[in-house]
Amino acid sequence: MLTGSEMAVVDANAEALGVPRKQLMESSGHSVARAVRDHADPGDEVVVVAGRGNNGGDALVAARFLDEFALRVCLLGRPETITTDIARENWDALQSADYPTEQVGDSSAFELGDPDLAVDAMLGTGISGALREPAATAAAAMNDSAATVLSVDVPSGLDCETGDLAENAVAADHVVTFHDTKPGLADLPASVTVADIGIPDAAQRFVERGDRRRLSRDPASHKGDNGEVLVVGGGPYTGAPALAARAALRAGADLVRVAAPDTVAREIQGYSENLIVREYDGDRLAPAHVDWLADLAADHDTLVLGPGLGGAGETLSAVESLLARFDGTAVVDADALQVVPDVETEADLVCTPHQGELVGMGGETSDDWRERAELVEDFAADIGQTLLVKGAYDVISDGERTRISRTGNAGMTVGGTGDVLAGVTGALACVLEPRHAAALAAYANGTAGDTAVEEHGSGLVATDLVEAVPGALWAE
Ligand SMILES: NC(=O)C1=CN([C@@H]2O[C@H](COP(=O)(O)OP(=O)(O)OC[C@H]3O[C@@H](n4cnc5c(N)ncnc54)[C@H](O)[C@@H]3O)[C@@H](O)[C@H]2O)[C@@H](O)CC1
Ligand SMILES: [K+]
Repeated sequence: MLTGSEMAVVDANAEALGVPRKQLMESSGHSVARAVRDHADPGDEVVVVAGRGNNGGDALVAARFLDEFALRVCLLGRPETITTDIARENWDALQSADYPTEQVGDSSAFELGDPDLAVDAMLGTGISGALREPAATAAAAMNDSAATVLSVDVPSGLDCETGDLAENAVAADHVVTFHDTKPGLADLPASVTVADIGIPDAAQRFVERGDRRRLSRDPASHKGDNGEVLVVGGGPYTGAPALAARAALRAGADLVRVAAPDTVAREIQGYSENLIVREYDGDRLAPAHVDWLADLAADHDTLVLGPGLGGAGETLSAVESLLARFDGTAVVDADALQVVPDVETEADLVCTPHQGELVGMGGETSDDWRERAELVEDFAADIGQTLLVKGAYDVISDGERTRISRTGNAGMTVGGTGDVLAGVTGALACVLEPRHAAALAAYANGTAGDTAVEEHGSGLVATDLVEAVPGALWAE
């Protein structure tokens, strides 16, 4: 089942894979026409009521397949205000080919007539809330008429995020929906057909550009609304926590703090004035620091745990106690991964091992990415956490749903790129579900690497990735 916004991601991914939306609209329109033929006889009067979005566009395509009926096509609104080029091109085609089209300026101009079948293509997955005019009047006319009502994708007035049906929604007899069913369709007193419109499985399996649509920033948001990340790292190493923290800022987090031993805190701060560094006594993380860290962590949206911490026994037992007291989302990387299989925690973990670390955690891997995907899914289910297993093909799984990210290149085997990935994941997990954050982070980190390799070839370094993260997430 796919919500309207999930459908938009899949649709954009299909486009990224070379199947443009206009082609999908052609398939959709064809399947609408087939459904019309299932419910009407040649010569019957069929009225197509099209809105100005792509839902309307599907029905404008369908009209070209309906020559055997007495057809009328009503557009709700002026053709200049059709919202997409592809829908407008299909409207123009009907004009050129002399189809019987009408434009409805406002609700008083709408006449349904007495058709045998009405096609409701007013609004689809792009809407929420009750129907506005003139769609409201047209819906009431369809509901009052004796016509069979066939809705395109969803009955107009179904909220495709929540599945709620507006009070003034179209009461459909039949629905032909595309690619997958949508929330709310199962509860309707209508027959629902799911039409395959040629979206490749890859549009859902692979993380592609369309996944970036999950990121939206509220223009009215305040400092902190877009995420506060705490990186717990450093001690034996200083670069790793700084890379993770800088990457988190570049991935859109509002505030990023690094908690580090006082022996290295100044050095970490020295890498960037954008970071806030909080220090604790000593030269590495130890159980004595956990009380203080647990309080600090509770004030953050996500925790990035591991970069540069080292694998000393007392550090790992501190990591374990910290996770036991944390109930937000924590990205766990590097040496800290070792504690994951045994830890008792309320937190949602996103673990970012490479294949060697995965095996160290007790998981299995394979050279074949399809097989690896299955093994990672099983292991994620075993530990009840989200895994992002790094490789030429990154595998992301929450134990039930598994995605693959194919971006990146061999230049990225340089040190520090994993810290960048952990930081990006931490930032995205402030605003997205863990599995979506991990998938998009893998995509963005790899894309940043692909940008960096263009300029620097195999001489790329992790800081090049940090600079390229914004382009990977937001550039056109
Ligand atoms: N996602 C996909 O893969 C595909 C989608 N297609 C079609 O595209 C549709 C989605 O198209 P769009 O995103 O253009 O959106 P819609 O066609 O669902 O409608 C969007 C328009 O409705 C207006 N609107 C929003 N809320 C309203 C309300 N409460 N009352 C009245 N008007 C309102 C908006 O201003 C917008 O112009 C799908 O339902 C499907 O029919 C197909 O073309 C094929 C592929
Ligand atoms: K519709």
